[in-house]
Amino acid sequence: MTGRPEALFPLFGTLTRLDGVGAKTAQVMIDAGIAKPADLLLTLPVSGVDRRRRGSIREVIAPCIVTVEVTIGAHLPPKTKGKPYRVTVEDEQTSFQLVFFHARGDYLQKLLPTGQRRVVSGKLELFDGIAQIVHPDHMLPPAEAETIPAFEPVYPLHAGLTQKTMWKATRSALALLPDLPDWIDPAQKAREGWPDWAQALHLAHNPQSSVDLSPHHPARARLAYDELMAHQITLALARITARRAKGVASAGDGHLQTRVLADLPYRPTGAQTRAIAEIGSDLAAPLRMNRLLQGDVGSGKTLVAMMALCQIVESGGQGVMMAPTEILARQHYAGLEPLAAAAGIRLEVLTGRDKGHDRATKLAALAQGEIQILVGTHAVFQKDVHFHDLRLAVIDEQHRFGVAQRMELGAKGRAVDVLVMTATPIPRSLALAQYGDMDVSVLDEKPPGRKPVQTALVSAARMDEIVAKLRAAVAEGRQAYWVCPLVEESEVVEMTAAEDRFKRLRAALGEGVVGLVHGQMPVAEKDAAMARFVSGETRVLVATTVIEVGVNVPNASIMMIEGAESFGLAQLHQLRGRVGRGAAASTCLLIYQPPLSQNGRKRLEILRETEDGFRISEEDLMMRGAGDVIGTAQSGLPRFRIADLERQAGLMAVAQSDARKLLHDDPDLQMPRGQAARSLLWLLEQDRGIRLISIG
Ligand SMILES: Nc1ncnc2c1ncn2[C@@H]1O[C@H](COP(=O)(O)OP(=O)(O)OP(=O)(O)O)[C@@H](O)[C@H]1O
Repeated sequence: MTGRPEALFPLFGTLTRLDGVGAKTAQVMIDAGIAKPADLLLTLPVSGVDRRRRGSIREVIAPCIVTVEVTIGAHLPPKTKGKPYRVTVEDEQTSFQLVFFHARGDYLQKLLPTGQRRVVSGKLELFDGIAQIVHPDHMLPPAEAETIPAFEPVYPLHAGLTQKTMWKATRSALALLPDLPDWIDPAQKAREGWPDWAQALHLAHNPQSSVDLSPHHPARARLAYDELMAHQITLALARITARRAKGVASAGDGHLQTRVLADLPYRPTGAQTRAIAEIGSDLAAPLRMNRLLQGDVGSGKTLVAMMALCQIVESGGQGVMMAPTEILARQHYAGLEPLAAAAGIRLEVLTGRDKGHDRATKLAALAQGEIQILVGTHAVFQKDVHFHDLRLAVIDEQHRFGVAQRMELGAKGRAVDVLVMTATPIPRSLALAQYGDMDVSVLDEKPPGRKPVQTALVSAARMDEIVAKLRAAVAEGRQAYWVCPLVEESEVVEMTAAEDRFKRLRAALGEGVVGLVHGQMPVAEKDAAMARFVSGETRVLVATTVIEVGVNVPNASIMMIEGAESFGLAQLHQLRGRVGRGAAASTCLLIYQPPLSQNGRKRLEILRETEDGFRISEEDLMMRGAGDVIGTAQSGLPRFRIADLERQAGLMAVAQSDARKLLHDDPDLQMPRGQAARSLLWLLEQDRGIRLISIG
């Protein structure tokens, strides 16, 4: 049932069966990620060349691609070595030259016999006042020139491949296309005016003008939708599989939650209350929860997590909260501790630092069920850590976990409810791509009374002034972060810059006033430097972006970001979110290295205009592209071949609801449309999804 449908076999065959593809070319294609005819078909042209036939080169303005029929004139071999071979040709109105470097005369004589007619196409240029085409792309007798398309698609190229090879191979791959039943809902297809799948591929590979290359062209939109749909079906299958696993319902009776709420010096926001209710009903259901809590910086995720943990404890279960770093684990612990105390819950922290007797005692208490909530790093999931009755795992900042890893976690089958928290607001289309297998709760409202952070742009050329202001602020008892420029390629360079800035600020502000943390430091040293800043011993903390995520020092009210132009907007927003948490008015200084491009200035100004993380991330996506917004490599965000998450953002949401509906009506993909969807999964290599069907 889960084998690959026979109709698809030709598309999964070897590349060498395609025109113009020998063993060598096939290997080059494989190295470029094109392993089979299907991959070739999914590699769409990125642009096109106008090769409409002209009467004369006079009809165009050089430099530009031109296609004309000519009569071959005189051959002019090079007089001195190193000069090119020239062939004079004549079109309807004028003459020009074809130019060849390192060419053999006898070969060219044969190819372009004087007096014969040829259709030539290539880039026309003026050189010393003479019109010429260097190495034309096409030179064919008029009878064969029909093969030159009026608009020639241009494929993304890898070393060793030529447009001609790609063109020819793609044509013969198109000839292999089977006629498949459609996986798209017929009503939707009709509404959008989308062609059939095979027809869409034909159209996409044979654009007639640049309009046909637009992501909004029906053929392209359909193919993008197919890709998103395949991905969403896999996510939906993962969601179903993950949810199936739980047995215990943890309804709770609310008595611990009431104690926590009664002890709060504030009232939960509407968004917090909503999220708490959504999570609460998931926990109370017998299906496993797989939910994302998305909340902007400082939106109060800790309370929401605590309320969920309380509900679990009320039902007699245990909960765990996991953070990516030691610092953050301890900080979560510090944040949860007063709430747990109010409820009378026993909360402990466990990290890699716990060793020997302490660790053994904690593990024993955990296994007994005496510790009700455990906070820690990934150490909490080590082999020797046994819970008495673990029911909820709260995982903070899981950007570094992709869908695949989450699915593996699910497959391992600890039937615990999972709540993933992220402080990075990401645009909806990206959230769907990355977390489409999860349900989502959003904290889109900040606690009242937060003072806006004054944000300003200033040139690094005014460094002396900046440092003088910082000195004055420190004298007033304020604390400041100083974030050093982001150097993507090298943590070492980044560290050197941070050390350098540290020394300069220390010289300017005095011994003992400035601290330093960076990613290359041993954990203990980093923790110690953080602790000195938290306690107020040091007033200025020079840091690389290690502080980006989650650090909470209420007294810090100044954020200096050096090389602000090197950061993503969402990242700057996160960094700025580190201040503005206390009573004092806060400042964020975005220090840029002049000259700042117009676009660069526009980006940074968005931060000055708004503190709404979602708006900032949408703008960021528009300006930079999906991969950059969250860093594709570590994000687990799938790489789409056709779909463009910026320009086709709307399709993602439709694909998700369509995929969920398809599986709701036909969970095992048995019905005709479901069967068709299996082909889609095969075609788009969502084999993971296919395996999940077989589990079901
Ligand atoms: N409803 C509320 N009203 C007032 N203050 C609140 C409210 N909810 C939370 N807070 C306070 O806001 C601060 C930030 O909350 P919390 O640390 O939970 O934010 P967060 O969402 O985890 O943000 P980040 O990801 O930036 O750490 C805390 O000091 C918390 O006590």
